[in-house]
Amino acid sequence: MLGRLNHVALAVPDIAAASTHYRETLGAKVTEPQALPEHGVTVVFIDVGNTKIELLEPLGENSTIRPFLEKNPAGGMHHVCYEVDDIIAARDHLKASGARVLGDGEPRIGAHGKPVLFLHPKDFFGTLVELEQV
Ligand SMILES: CC[C@@H](C(=O)O)C(=O)SCCNC(=O)CCNC(=O)[C@H](O)C(C)(C)COP(=O)(O)OP(=O)(O)OC[C@H]1O[C@@H](n2cnc3c(N)ncnc32)[C@H](O)[C@@H]1OP(=O)(O)O
Ligand SMILES: [Co+2]
Repeated sequence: MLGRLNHVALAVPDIAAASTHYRETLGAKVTEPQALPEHGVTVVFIDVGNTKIELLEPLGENSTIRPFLEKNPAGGMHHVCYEVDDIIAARDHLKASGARVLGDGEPRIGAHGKPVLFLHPKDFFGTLVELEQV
């Protein structure tokens, strides 16, 4: 079921400052900011060859990133995203195993235009997991 590591996401308080830091200190190529109000985030991606880094900044008052940044004001690792071939089969298998699928349990379209789902961090050793159908 488990495919490649699609991205590691870092929540940051200021995506412009974080993008500049990645460009200037690490020589990273950073994509243009993409506002995704339906997910409550603004994102950029950095391709590091074998995977991507996703920088996330809260967008809107109800952003799910806000409580995380209140606990981690400097930012921090927010989630890992694994690729799956069939997100519905993966979801149903995980639910049957007792994992909590977040939201209404239905896939939504993510930053890459593909269906995504999230799994509760307490069911995966303290790490929020995103699944993306590729
Ligand atoms: C750009 C689109 C897409 C993509 O295509 O890549 C994205 O990546 S969008 C990214 C943003 N979207 C999401 O994160 C959606 C799923 N997230 C959620 O539903 C919530 O954030 C959450 C995971 C349910 C947490 O909600 P919250 O209200 O903040 O938390 P609780 O108070 O209920 O927290 C319970 C517990 O979990 C800990 N926690 C919270 N967030 C994380 C995290 N990212 N990593 C690890 N642990 C986390 C929180 O600290 C609580 O722990 P205790 O304090 O021990 O109780
Ligand atoms: Co993500």
